[in-house]
Amino acid sequence: MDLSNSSPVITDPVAISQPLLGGLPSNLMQFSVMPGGYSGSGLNASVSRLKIEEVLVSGLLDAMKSSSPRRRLNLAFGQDNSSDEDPAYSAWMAKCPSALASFKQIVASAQGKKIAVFLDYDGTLSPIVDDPDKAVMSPVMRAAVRNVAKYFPTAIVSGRSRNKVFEFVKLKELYYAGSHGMDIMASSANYENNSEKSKQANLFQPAREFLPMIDEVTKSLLQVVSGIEGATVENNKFCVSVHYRNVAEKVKTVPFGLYFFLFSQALGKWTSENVASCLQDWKLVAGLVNEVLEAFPRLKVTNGRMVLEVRPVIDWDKGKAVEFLLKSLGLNDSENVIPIYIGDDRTDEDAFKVLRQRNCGYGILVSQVPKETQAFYSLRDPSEVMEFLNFLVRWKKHSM
Ligand SMILES: O=P(O)(O)OC[C@H]1O[C@H](O[C@H]2O[C@H](CO)[C@@H](O)[C@H](O)[C@H]2O)[C@H](O)[C@@H](O)[C@@H]1O
Repeated sequence: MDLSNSSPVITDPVAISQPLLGGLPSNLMQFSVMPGGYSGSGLNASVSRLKIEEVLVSGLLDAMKSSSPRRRLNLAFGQDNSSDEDPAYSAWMAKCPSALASFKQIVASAQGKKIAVFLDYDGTLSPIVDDPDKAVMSPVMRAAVRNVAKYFPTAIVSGRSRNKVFEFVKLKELYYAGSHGMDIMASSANYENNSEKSKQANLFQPAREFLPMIDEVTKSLLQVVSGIEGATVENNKFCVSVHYRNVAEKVKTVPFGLYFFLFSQALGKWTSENVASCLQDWKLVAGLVNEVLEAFPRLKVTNGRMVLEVRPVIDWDKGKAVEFLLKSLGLNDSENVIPIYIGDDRTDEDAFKVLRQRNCGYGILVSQVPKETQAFYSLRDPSEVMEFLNFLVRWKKHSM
């Protein structure tokens, strides 16, 4: 299948006028931020730039806090098991039931139809760990995914770069969409020894023109967060992650050098009070990322699991990637194809939403805490994801 002539969905002019707002709570979405200044329907035009910066930083900070619940870990899968006794979790489960407990209903609706499986990577196939480079997939999980792919078309849809997620998963028989769906290899045959030309023909990269900009912003982000202990930057090809999992939420003692660095950076823009209030590390990360993005109006920031994700403002996300893959793999017949998408992150909500809107298939959210979601079902952690995948394979074998 030659994808080279597919028209890439590029710049969305409406979205372009709203950089930096992706991760903000909805009450802040009324404000639009323009490259050369600020305007907003809900804001008095005379309000100072400084005030709005404070709003942006604290909005991003709130999003960072709310998306980062700290929970106990269990040894097997790096997840906690405390939700059993939590009444709020039980109430949420009534709305978003376990996909394991509901397995019979799920497969009953798939009788005589084709199931397609879409899997997020981090937090879904591998446990969340402190070091993103160590988020390996266990051999048993790999075997489960390999088996699923024997019976159902299976794709990985990840925020990681496509190459990096392939290095973790290592299964040539799957389809891969990296960079939150902005880098799609729609033919599994391309992980074999095929020519560069045929690989290119099967690639779909709607944000290709942003590559130089992503490299540039990566350099700036690396520079600004280098003074913050624990903060790291990961270039995911068409997007960049700024990790704050290992950053203290609040600074306990402030090294004079850091204070001086901040003050000199902010001189002329922020007052010493603002600098002092920024001496909370998470707030500092949010503030510095926002600062950097001022020079990149065609990039926006969204918030994942203790990560700020900087990406092009284009009308493309994991949901669009799922639609694209269904179409290009000949699975677009919503009467006869049941897509199942399993993911744990806010970016996976775009895919859950698409399945809801198509009124076909199921989103399954992996979560140990109640979350607002467009998913139909839930699983608690990667160990349950593996169990669900094994159930699917067993059911398919028996029904053949
Ligand atoms: O779409 P995904 O495959 O879920 O990728 C989303 C981000 O995942 C990774 O970060 C997350 O997992 C890390 C390893 O467990 C963890 O340390 C980090 O706090 C999480 O946010 C990845 O490193 C990011 O680049 C992805 O954007």
